[in-house]
Amino acid sequence: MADETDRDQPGQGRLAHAPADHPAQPRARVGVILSNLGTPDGTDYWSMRRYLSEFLSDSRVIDYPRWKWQPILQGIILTKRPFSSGRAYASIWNTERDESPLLTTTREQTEAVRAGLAALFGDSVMVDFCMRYGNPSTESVIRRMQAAGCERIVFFPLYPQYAGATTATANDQAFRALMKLKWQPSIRTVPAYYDHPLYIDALARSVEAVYAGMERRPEHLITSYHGVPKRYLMEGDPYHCQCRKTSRLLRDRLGMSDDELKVTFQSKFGPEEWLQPYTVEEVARMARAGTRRIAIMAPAFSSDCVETLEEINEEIRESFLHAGGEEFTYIPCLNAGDAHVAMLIDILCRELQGWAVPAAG
Ligand SMILES: C=CC1=C(C)c2cc3[nH]c(cc4nc(cc5[nH]c(cc1n2)c(C)c5CCC(=O)O)C(CCC(=O)O)=C4C)c(C)c3C=C
Ligand SMILES: [Fe+2]
Ligand SMILES: [Fe+2]
Repeated sequence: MADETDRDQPGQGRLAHAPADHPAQPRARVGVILSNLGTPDGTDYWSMRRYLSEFLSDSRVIDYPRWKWQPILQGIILTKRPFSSGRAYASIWNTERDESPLLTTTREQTEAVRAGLAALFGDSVMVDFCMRYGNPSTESVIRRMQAAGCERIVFFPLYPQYAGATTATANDQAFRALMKLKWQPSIRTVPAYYDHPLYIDALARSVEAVYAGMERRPEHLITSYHGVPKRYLMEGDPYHCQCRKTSRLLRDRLGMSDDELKVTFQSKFGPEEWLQPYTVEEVARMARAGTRRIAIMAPAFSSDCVETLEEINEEIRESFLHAGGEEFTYIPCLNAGDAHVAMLIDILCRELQGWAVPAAG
């Protein structure tokens, strides 16, 4: 019976010869997993209900005691919300592939990162993506990587700003998956990158590209972040501070004043106070006060999704125009653009140090 492994040095493994009484061992590789939030399988009631139930049962997202929250969620919220959210998703659905734009874009980002890392490390690095809620699940991807020989995994939650409701729950799910494995891979989780120079530069360039094609510059640029309950900030979640820092760095990089670049928070859910000002109210207030042209971007989202394409570009646009605004310009997320992919690869190269060996030549 084989009693030792010769595949434990990064980049030095080789295909194993498995005797009959021993499980086959593939060559050692390093896995990279891009983790995004999630997505329903369809826009119908049951797909939406399944997705929202998983999402909104996560105590990192909504932290009320289970006994109090589950009856409200299952008995009230999940009778109505799947219909309204289903309509919102239907209005932005990628009908060609029958999937949400978030899924399409996350796949494109993964393919681009895979190609970039293959050029640097050859096939010793395996790249894939998972979703915290819905499919492909975190566990399924970790299991697939382990079966393919990944003894080390770099786990990258695609959230520029850390939040318990996003980064931490993505990591929790990865560690939950590891709990079930006989042979647990080593894991590195990638920290938030809210102040990374390439991230700030990519955001700035996306603004400059849109402004360059405009006849008249917007009076204000709104950076709209997904909100969280204000209580989370008071309890120590750094999300609010990291959002403000991203916007300050972007403002400096673009040479804008405090008045020209504003910070707002969107997507309020439930009766609690969330981070303020609320985007939907702020743009209406600005229009009523005489602002006619705004541009708006969503730096907390690595991909366009229902929260940007529907909430910002439909609901919040309507709020601004209805209150007297005239020109509303939505600046898309970084998505699978070159600058974004280069930034992701730069961060991954840092995190892969000591684990992945550059390919010869
Ligand atoms: C109810 C509590 C929620 C908290 C807290 C929350 C935090 C949070 N979310 C994102 C990023 C995304 N959220 C998305 C959708 C979405 N978010 C909530 C609720 C909370 N989010 C709901 C109910 C939904 C579903 C849509 C809806 O019914 O309104 C998405 C889009 C997913 C997609 O497939 O398009 C993203 C991305 C962040 C960054 C964040 C806190 C920092
Ligand atoms: Fe959300
Ligand atoms: Fe929303």
